[in-house]
Amino acid sequence: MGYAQLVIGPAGSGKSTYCSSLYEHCETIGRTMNVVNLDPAAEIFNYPVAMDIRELVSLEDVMEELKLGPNGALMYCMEYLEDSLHDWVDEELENYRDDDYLIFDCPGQIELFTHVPVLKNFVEHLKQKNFNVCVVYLLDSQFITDVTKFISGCMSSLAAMIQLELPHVNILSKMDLLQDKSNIDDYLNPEPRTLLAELNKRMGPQFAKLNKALIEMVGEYGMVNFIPLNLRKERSIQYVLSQIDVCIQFGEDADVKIKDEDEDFGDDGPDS
Ligand SMILES: Nc1nc2c(ncn2[C@@H]2O[C@H](COP(=O)(O)OP(=O)(O)OP(=O)(O)O)[C@@H](O)[C@H]2O)c(=O)[nH]1
Repeated sequence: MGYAQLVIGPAGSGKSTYCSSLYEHCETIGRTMNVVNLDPAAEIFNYPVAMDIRELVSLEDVMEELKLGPNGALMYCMEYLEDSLHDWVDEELENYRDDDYLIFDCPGQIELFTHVPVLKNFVEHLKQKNFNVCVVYLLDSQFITDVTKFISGCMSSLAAMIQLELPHVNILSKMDLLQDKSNIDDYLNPEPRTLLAELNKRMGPQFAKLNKALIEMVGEYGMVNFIPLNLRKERSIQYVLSQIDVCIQFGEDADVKIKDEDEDFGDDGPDS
């Protein structure tokens, strides 16, 4: 059994930084992580790249040869990846076997995890290869400074949950940049009534019904809860990793230890 995280989220939400920080954290604690680059446009890496889509296809080449713009070329690259599941991907995965842990750093184009089936087929393939996979969805903490942005972030996370049908961990990234943490709890475990009141304040009365329906959906799914992540705090990284480990059932023996660690957080919470 292998283990994998599919790291997704809007452009600039901090996916690559999360991957490199997690890699460094694991180095420190003596755990092996293998970070895979699935972004054909990526150029600079702060982690050793275990598998790199650019060895298969690069955005620059596609744009030049097929005369496509950056978005069209990205979709072409990702579909090329999908067509290569049984050759290039399988050959690369041959290097990883039982108990290996892969983190897939994905591109930020939201269509990839909302309606285009490429990532869905990619994770299905990983599952067939005996990987336990979970989605790690990153949302920039700046989104919670504005309720409308927060709801739109929730909706795109929900779309990914529905499309990918995988265990799903939502993370509020860049917590070190959040100045005012006073109303953070309203967003980490959203109380539907508070969110609705905020939303109604921001939008005209003609949107009241729509707002209600949106908030009911967020509440009904109950899954759109976020874990704050402050990469400047090892403790915060450790907590996020332990939650993901539980999600993908990483290490039977580790289970007991993780539970102990959770209890240790007490009122202090995982972050801030
Ligand atoms: N202060 C702070 N900055 C961060 C953090 N995470 C990411 N950043 C910054 O946010 C910017 C975007 O981060 P990336 O990790 O490249 O984001 P990404 O989601 O991989 O971006 P795309 O690949 O373009 O979708 C960079 O300038 C990072 O240095 C964080 O936790 N704290």
